Amino acid sequence: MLGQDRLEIGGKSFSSRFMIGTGRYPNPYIQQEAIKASEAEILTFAIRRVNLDAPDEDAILQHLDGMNFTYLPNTSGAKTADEAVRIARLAKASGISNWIKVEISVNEKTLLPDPIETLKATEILAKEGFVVLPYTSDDPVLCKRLEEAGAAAVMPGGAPIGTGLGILNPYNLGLIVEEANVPIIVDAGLGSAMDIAQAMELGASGVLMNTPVAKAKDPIKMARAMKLAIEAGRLSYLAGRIPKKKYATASSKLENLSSK
Ligand SMILES: CC(=O)[C@@H](O)[C@H](O)COP(=O)(O)O
Repeated sequence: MLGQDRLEIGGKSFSSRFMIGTGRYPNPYIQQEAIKASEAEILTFAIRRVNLDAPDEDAILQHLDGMNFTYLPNTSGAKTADEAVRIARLAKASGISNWIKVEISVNEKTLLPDPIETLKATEILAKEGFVVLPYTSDDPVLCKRLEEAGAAAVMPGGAPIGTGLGILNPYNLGLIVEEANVPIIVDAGLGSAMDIAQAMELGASGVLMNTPVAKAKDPIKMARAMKLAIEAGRLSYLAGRIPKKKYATASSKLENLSSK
């Protein structure tokens, strides 16, 4: 039923709307099985964790060999636009990907994205032909500016990375989706299948997550739960929910009950 409903980004078409992170799993076996269970087609990882001299032999990517992914390397660890641009160019030059998740944070406590540096880096990298997916705060104006700067998709955070707090500002996320002409991917801070379904019901085109899967008691089961939540939320969004009302409406007609 969802077969024709595909996610299009940067000239590629995906049947899955799940982007999954590769870090923080208990071991490589569970990482691999969880990623398989997620049926994600887009994989993200920090470039600073990859051996750029021999990306094919890298420990993170090696045991995922044979699985057909689009790689979305990220610039985590960058504190400025210049650093993010340099990291992205290195990843491209080493043949990993010309897709890049711009992730720039200065504040170690919140890891919240720096909006000004993120916009700068997005502008530069989009002009250089990268497929740029910036991780950003959930500000509708900024998300629009990133789209105008050439982002192939925009990725507002639900909450700070790794917190599992869910979508802190559903109102903003609704506005962002309403205004967008590129896919909106909710990235970071999600905790459970409920958060994922909510993001999709608000009209997000997809979800990126790492911690809620990797740190779950059973990451493989959780990866499957998240996949199903994405599909359920997407179907619910497409089907159109009923409007909320203050008072009851009977499910069957009551008019003639008193005369019988
Ligand atoms: C792996 C990655 O890209 C993370 O930085 C991302 O933002 C996911 O956040 P969570 O770990 O909260 O899912």
